[in-house]
Amino acid sequence: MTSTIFHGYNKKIQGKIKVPGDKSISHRAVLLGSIAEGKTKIDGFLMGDDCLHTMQIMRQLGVRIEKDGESLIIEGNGIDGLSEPADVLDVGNSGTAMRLLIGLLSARPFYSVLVGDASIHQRPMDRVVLPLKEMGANITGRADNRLAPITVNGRKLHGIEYDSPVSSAQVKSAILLAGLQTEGTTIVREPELSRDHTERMIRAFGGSVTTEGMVHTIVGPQKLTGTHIKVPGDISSAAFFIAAALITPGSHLIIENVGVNPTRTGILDILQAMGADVALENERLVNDEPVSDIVVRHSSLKGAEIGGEVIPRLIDEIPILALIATQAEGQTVIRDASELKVKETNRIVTVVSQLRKMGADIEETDDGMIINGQPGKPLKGGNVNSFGDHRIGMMLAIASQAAKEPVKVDHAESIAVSFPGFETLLESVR
Ligand SMILES: O=C(O)C1=C[C@@H](OP(=O)(O)O)[C@@H](O)[C@H](O)C1
Ligand SMILES: C=C(OP(=O)(O)O)C(=O)O
Repeated sequence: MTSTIFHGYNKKIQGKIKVPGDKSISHRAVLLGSIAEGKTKIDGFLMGDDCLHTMQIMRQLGVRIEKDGESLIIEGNGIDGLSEPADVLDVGNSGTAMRLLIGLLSARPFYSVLVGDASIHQRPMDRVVLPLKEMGANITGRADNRLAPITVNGRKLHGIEYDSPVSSAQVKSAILLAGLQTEGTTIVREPELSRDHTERMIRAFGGSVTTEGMVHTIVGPQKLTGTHIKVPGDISSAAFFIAAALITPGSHLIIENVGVNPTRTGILDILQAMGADVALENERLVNDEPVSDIVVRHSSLKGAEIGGEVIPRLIDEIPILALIATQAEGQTVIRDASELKVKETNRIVTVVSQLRKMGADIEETDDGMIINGQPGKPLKGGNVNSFGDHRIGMMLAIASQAAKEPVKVDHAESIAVSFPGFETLLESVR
């Protein structure tokens, strides 16, 4: 275990930075590049632990993937170019890798076993196993096929119409990746719109998915063609730096080249409602994905009500939003966020317990949390724990901006799951 000490009380945040590539887009780029025909070049690929696991797995499935300077080059041989792996496929800490790969492999004519770390082996896989079984897939797992290790005996599937009970891009994407390989029409309906990177990227590779409202339709089988993907910076990573600047007097930060797909920018909508001085500049489209620079200045904030359709658009930003809310005037209520219980940790429990340890007025609810902000009152430093959850680790590191004493974060090594270089970048703007 690595413990890291963060000490930044009131150190203003200044400068112009870039954050590493978007994790969701990087996973999809390497998956789709691997099943496309011809060469795919990926610039800005996130070299974080999660995406490196996906890349390694595609190599185990027989795909040639090489680093060329800052780029990844994939020599795709089409979907039939994948071959049975000689060993188990290890997704590490990545739910996205596990769930998208179950979908992709369920229609491949070979046997694979997917494993991960202790956290992954506790996270629900039935949400993808059930719809894929409806498509005819042969998938087994621990605990009545709910948990990993998961075994996939790939075979020919048939299209389905599926009403997903959760707004999950991982569920939607697993079904679309199976549907892409399946004769006929596959339809997924979700309660609220989740991130749509899979749909956009299938189109960037020359394929077709249509979306009307919350209904996504794919007609298979489809062939994809290699392309050039430029991965923008990850807004979920940028959020930690936006938070640091917002809560620290005198701060002014520019974050260049961040993905601002509307299915991901719930954090910006809520921050603006809280009174934050956050603006987008230089907006453009890259591979059908909106990209922008983000300019943020220290702001006096007020509490907000956060729930409903915005939740899937900011699900990974709730830990850092909770910290921001401790520094805002009044009450912040987060509801409809039960999905937090099945992330790398139960993020309702870990956020509330660790921020409370630092002196925040925060309590758990059934589907979220309530925070009574105490702007002007410093948090307490001391020893806190990420419990191996990268987003909790980074939230606690940023909390050191508002804590008088140093903050020692246990299991800080988990930060590399999504944000290699986080500590160095933070030092560079303090
Ligand atoms: O599809 C993706 O890339 C992701 C979808 C979200 O999970 P769910 O699909 O479980 O909501 C998100 O929390 C995760 O970090 C990445
Ligand atoms: C939940 C996350 O990722 P995953 O589901 O891919 O493990 C995350 O990055 O916050």
